[in-house]
Amino acid sequence: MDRSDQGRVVRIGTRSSPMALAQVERVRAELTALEPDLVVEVVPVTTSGDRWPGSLAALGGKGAFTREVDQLLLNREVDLAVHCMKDVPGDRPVPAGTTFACYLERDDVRDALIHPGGLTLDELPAGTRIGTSAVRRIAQLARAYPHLTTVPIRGNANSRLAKLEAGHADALLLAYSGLERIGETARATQILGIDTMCPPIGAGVLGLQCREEDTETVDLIGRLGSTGTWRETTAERMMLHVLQGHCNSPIAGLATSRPDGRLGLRAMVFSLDGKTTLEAEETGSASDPVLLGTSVAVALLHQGARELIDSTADQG
Ligand SMILES: NCc1[nH]cc(CCC(=O)O)c1CC(=O)O
Repeated sequence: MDRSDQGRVVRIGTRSSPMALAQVERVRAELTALEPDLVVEVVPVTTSGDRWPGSLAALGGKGAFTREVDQLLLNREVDLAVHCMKDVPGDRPVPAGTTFACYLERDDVRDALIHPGGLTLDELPAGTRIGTSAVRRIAQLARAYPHLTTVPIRGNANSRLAKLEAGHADALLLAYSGLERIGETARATQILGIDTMCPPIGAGVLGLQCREEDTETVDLIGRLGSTGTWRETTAERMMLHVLQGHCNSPIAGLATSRPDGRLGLRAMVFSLDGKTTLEAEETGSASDPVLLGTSVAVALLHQGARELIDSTADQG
């Protein structure tokens, strides 16, 4: 971490989308609340995932949204990278020498329906085209609303809203937390319950990644973050790691910090057509989220999750 005559300087690497830049402003606010003299510099980068209009699988998966930001960190061009944890691959380790030093307090984990006519999912007529490329959303829509159609749509949330207006789809599914970050919650016509649309692993969680040897930055951002979110994200990501879920895996799951102090984890694996759903739900000690994530993954594997995940690898 550098210093200027005003004080310590923290350089933050991020994607350059409006949502990502809004996320960094939250980090800036939380850091300067800790250290008012801290100078925060933002280094935006457009990732291959932002540029590529096609399927993420062709780019090697979700790493397409994180690779270039990670490189800024590894090149020591930034001190800190901010990632949406739902975009951080679960089937490969974080780049050697880096660590997620904290997860900020979790935002809303639910998906929202955006329909210009204000209809809910139950009211949409057969054949309505819902814009999403997320296999998790496609599978759950096929399961509960087989009369609705999905059409692929890529790009950041703002560009998807523009594509909706341009008629590329009749409705959209977007993360409500994403709409909150870009100030577009008024566009949501329905917030879907987690029983209708189970969230992705790491939904609503912002992870702050830095170089392990940069103990000054590790210590600083370690003062942010939420223990509950760390436990929930750790359980979810361990489950994803054991399943070796890839970007095209129709895997959903949510860990919850329960009132009794224990940690709950519910996870699902779907066939793309939604006709097969595997589900496991367990509770465990909040002090051992790794064990809980592993146990739920094993329960899913016993139900045939490996074969189901591998069968979807080249679809979607
Ligand atoms: N790559 C899509 C993506 N990655 C992170 C978010 C924001 C929501 C979150 O942080 O979970 C979104 C938008 C969406 O899914 O609608």
